[in-house]
Amino acid sequence: MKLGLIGGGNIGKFLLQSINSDKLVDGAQFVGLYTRNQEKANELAEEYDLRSYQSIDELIASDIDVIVEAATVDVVRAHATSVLTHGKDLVVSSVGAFSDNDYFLQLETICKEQGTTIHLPSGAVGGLDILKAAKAIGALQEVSLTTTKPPHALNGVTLENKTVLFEGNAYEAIKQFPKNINVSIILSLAGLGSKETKVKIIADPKATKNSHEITAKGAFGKVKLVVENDPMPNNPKTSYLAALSVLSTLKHKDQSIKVG
Ligand SMILES: NC(=O)C1=CN([C@@H]2O[C@H](COP(=O)(O)OP(=O)(O)OC[C@H]3O[C@@H](n4cnc5c(N)ncnc54)[C@H](O)[C@@H]3O)[C@@H](O)[C@H]2O)C=CC1
Ligand SMILES: O=C([O-])CC(=O)C(=O)O
Repeated sequence: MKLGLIGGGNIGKFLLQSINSDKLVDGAQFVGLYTRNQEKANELAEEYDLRSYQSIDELIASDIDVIVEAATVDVVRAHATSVLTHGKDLVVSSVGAFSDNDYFLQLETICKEQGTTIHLPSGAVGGLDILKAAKAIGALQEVSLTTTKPPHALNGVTLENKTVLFEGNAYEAIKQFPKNINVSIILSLAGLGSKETKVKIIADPKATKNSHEITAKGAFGKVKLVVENDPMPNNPKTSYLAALSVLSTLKHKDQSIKVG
C-alpha cells in the first residue's frame, strides 16, 4: 500500500516514524508528502526516505493508493473531491470537515461512483460503536460532549479560573474551534448529526489532560464515557490517542475480519 501524506506536523510526523521507520503497518509505506512549509517537507522527505511534492495536486496525481490527511479542516474541504476522483482512498484526521451533511452526502456519492473509500478514524474519543448500534434502529435520543483542555491547548488566553468557552451544537463548535473539536464531528457522524449533538468546551488552567466526556441515551439505556487524553509533546492541542487512531485505521484498513 503506497501512502501519500498531507501535513507534516504532529500527527504526520508520528505516522512517518511509525510506518516508514518502525514498520508498524505490514506492506505500507509513505512514498510522497506535501506540507505547507517546504523546508520542513524536504527535511522529512530526507529523514523518512520519500518524495516531497510542490503541491497537493501533484501528490494526488502521483502513483499512490491512499492519501492520509493530517493538516486542517480547510485542506480536506479543498481537496477531498480531487483525491476521490483520482481513484484514491482517503484517511482523514481533520474530520471536522464533514460537519455539513450535504457535503458528506456529496462525497459519499463520489465514493460510490469511483469505488473509493473515506476512512474517518475515531480520533481522540471512543464510544462510536455504541452510538452506531443505537442509531441503527433509531434508538438514540441524545448525545452530549464536554471537552476540557488547558487554555494553552485551546485559544491560548491566560485564565485564572475554569471557563466555559463554548456551549452549543457540534456544527457551530467546529466552526469556532476547527483545531480543537474534531471529536464532536466524529460523534455526530456516528450518532445524531452535527446540529443535534450538544457540545461544551471548557478551558481549565488546572487541567493537565485533554478530556472528553461523552454521554448518550436512548432505547438501549445510557452511557457515560470519559477519555482522559495525554497531549502530544509537539502539539498540546492534539491528544496522543488521535494519532494512534489514524495509525490503527491504516493498520486495519484492508483486514478480512472487521472488529467493531
Ligand atoms: N479527529 C480527532 O480526534 C483529532 C483531529 N485533529 C486534527 O488533525 C489535524 C492534524 O493535527 P496535528 O498534526 O496535531 O496538527 P499540526 O498543527 O501539528 O500539523 C498540521 C500540519 O499541517 C500543515 N498544514 C497546514 N495547512 C496546510 C495546507 N494548507 N497544506 C498542507 N499542509 C498544511 C502544517 O504546516 C502542519 O505541518 C488538525 O486538523 C487537528 O485539528 C487533532 C486532534 C484530534
Ligand atoms: O486531540 C483532542 O483531544 C481533540 C482535538 O484536538 C480535536 O478533536 O480536534
